[in-house]
Amino acid sequence: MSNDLNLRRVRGNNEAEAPVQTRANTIVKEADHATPLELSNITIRYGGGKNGSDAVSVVDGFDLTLSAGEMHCVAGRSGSGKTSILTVGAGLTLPTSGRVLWEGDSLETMSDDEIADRRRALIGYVDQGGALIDGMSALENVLLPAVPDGEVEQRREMAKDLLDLVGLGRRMRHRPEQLSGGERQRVAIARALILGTRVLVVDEPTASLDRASANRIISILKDTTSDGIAVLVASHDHELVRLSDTLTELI
Ligand SMILES: Nc1ncnc2c1ncn2[C@@H]1O[C@H](COP(=O)(O)OP(=O)(O)OP(=O)(O)O)[C@@H](O)[C@H]1O
Repeated sequence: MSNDLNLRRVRGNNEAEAPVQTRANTIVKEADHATPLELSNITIRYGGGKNGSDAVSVVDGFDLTLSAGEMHCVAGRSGSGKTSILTVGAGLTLPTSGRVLWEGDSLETMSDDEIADRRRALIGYVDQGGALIDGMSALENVLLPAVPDGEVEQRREMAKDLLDLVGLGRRMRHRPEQLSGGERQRVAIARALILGTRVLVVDEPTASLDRASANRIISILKDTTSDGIAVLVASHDHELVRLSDTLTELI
């Protein structure tokens, strides 16, 4: 399978660079790197190992240079490889071949521990459905990534700011079962931003939401880009596709 066969660059980012703005009430830092995430000639194949399963070629020759403050959408039918690209970009899985660069540094040169450390500092990942921990409040869920470094108290005000940012400032004591699907998704986005994320990777954030809730999520993602955060999102939501700065359609 060639690059041309399995993906189509539908829209590029040819517009003049917009200035990065930083809102005072959020925790984000100024962009450290102009292109925090780059994927170069990525190939992803599954199977074909000793268990006798047939090899499946999912992605071939995928390239992406994601700039600070840009929202890139990976669109395409179910099974076309959207999640696979997101997990590779987030360093959660390794590509079969090709290079992943975080702030210019190749993951090939990093140990597993280094990848984990760099990921925590750089990338927030929201998986499909944005799973939260039941029995914990929205605020506790947002603070979870700060637990391993003992930074919960340090980050508490930031967590409240982030819940305000996603419109849930008055729901921070609510537990996931007391929130709607769209509200849970917003908590998951706030949680992904708590460590000062530069790249927000979000898988199908509007799937199974009504139009109004979906639009709210989209405007939150757009807001984060105006803070200089780069957003990589997988979706076939036409509104998200329309409002993304750049788009790749997997076919
Ligand atoms: N770990 C794995 N082992 C084998 N095959 C896999 C694995 N992960 C994904 N696949 C296959 O790779 C293809 C792409 O999967 P992926 O989840 O990336 O697609 P997607 O575009 O995100 O789909 P959806 O929109 O349904 O979430 C699918 O055919 C899937 O079955």
